Amino acid sequence: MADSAQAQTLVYLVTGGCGFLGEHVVRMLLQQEPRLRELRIFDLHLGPWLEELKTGPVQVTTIQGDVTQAQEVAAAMTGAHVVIHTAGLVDVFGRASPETIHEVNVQGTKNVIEACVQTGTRFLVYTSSMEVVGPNVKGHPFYRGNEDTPYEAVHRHPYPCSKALAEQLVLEANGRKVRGGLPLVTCALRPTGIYGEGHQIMRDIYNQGLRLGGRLFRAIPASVEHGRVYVGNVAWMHVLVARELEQRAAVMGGQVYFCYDKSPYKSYEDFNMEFLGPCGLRLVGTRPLLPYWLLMLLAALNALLQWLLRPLLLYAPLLNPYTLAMANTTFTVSTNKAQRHFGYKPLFSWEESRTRTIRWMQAMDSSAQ
Ligand SMILES: NC(=O)C1=CN([C@@H]2O[C@H](COP(=O)(O)OP(=O)(O)OC[C@H]3O[C@@H](n4cnc5c(N)ncnc54)[C@H](O)[C@@H]3O)[C@@H](O)[C@H]2O)C=CC1
Ligand SMILES: CC(C)[C@@H](O)CC[C@@H](C)[C@H]1CC[C@H]2[C@@H]3[C@H](O)CC4=CC(=O)CC[C@]4(C)[C@H]3CC[C@]12C
Repeated sequence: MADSAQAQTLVYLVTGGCGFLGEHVVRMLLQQEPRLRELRIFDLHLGPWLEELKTGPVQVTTIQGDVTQAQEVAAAMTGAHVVIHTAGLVDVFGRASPETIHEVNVQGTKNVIEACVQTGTRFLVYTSSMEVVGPNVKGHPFYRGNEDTPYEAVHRHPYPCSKALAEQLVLEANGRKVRGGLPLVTCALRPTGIYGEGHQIMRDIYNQGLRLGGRLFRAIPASVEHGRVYVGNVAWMHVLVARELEQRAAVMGGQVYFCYDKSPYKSYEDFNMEFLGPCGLRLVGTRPLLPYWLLMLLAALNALLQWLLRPLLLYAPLLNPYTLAMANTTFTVSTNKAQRHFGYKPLFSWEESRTRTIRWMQAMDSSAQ
């Protein structure tokens, strides 16, 4: 818990505070923000773990709400100094309709911005995504790029389109006058593929490997690099940005920052094996076992099956045309903009990030048995 030496005066609102990233942001705030008086956790689905947070010196207020409902957002925002907006529909598997993705990710973000203006909340940190940049529909690689690297950010999938539009709205809102006449200060953080304790996709891939007798079959060339970042470091960057935004408004306001740490550049599959290997899984093949055209055919068949079965059941496998293209396109960042602008350094080393993730997976495995 935070040191109580400093005056506890601030009220923070975290939307999506029960999600994979949101939970880490909530816990990091309680540990690292000594000025916190009240922490409001706003989410569509509240988790049972929240109760344990209510025993500390910080007032933890849980709010079951929907960011698509403007009045619910405004009510939760009233009196807050800072809002960290992580709530979103993270769907590249066809589970939700394009309309729903847009409603949550874009309209929800509009509601957060308008609630800031209406209630006088001055500091907004938005969880954007690498996908705002790429990989683009043309499959152009983004190799060790930064926030200023030229890149043709062209998207068709509902998820990246919604994240790009939401980010634009957040950045454009920087400087708007909020209730009381002072300017709104906004900032957007762009994580690459987040991993760590609570990562549902990692769980799904692990369970897929167990079903295949402890084996996973390589589908992506090892040479395709995919940027990854540890969830604890992403949470830490959110906390740091929220803390520095007032003092460094002129530098940070309206800016975007990639989230990064020392996680190695590897293919998506090889990176996952850093955690799945110690849990007993094996990646078969030093190069893809199937030709890319066959993988594309299988991905297209999955998409067709999803469409045919939709009236009966939700069929949403990991492999679809979008995820195959994503995994098969190099996208890595190399930047120090966050360090230059607000002194960010990863809180967790690669070794710590790896160890914590492995321990989580092993605990998950033993509890499942
Ligand atoms: N997981 C990843 O690799 C990356 C995630 N991001 C972004 O980080 C943010 C968090 O993502 P994750 O934690 O991975 O997803 P998640 O699905 O685990 O968490 C999202 C949270 O938002 C909540 N939520 C969804 N719709 C809501 C609504 N209408 N009203 C209120 N709450 C709602 C969910 O209940 C959930 O708790 C998202 O904005 C996502 O776009 C960005 C880059 C990478
Ligand atoms: C089936 C195989 C081809 C397998 O390798 C597919 C992996 C696939 C599920 C992931 C590959 C790349 C991931 C995405 C990437 O990390 C960027 C993301 C950013 C976000 O904002 C949300 C998550 C994601 C879209 C992430 C989702 C999983 C992958 C597509």
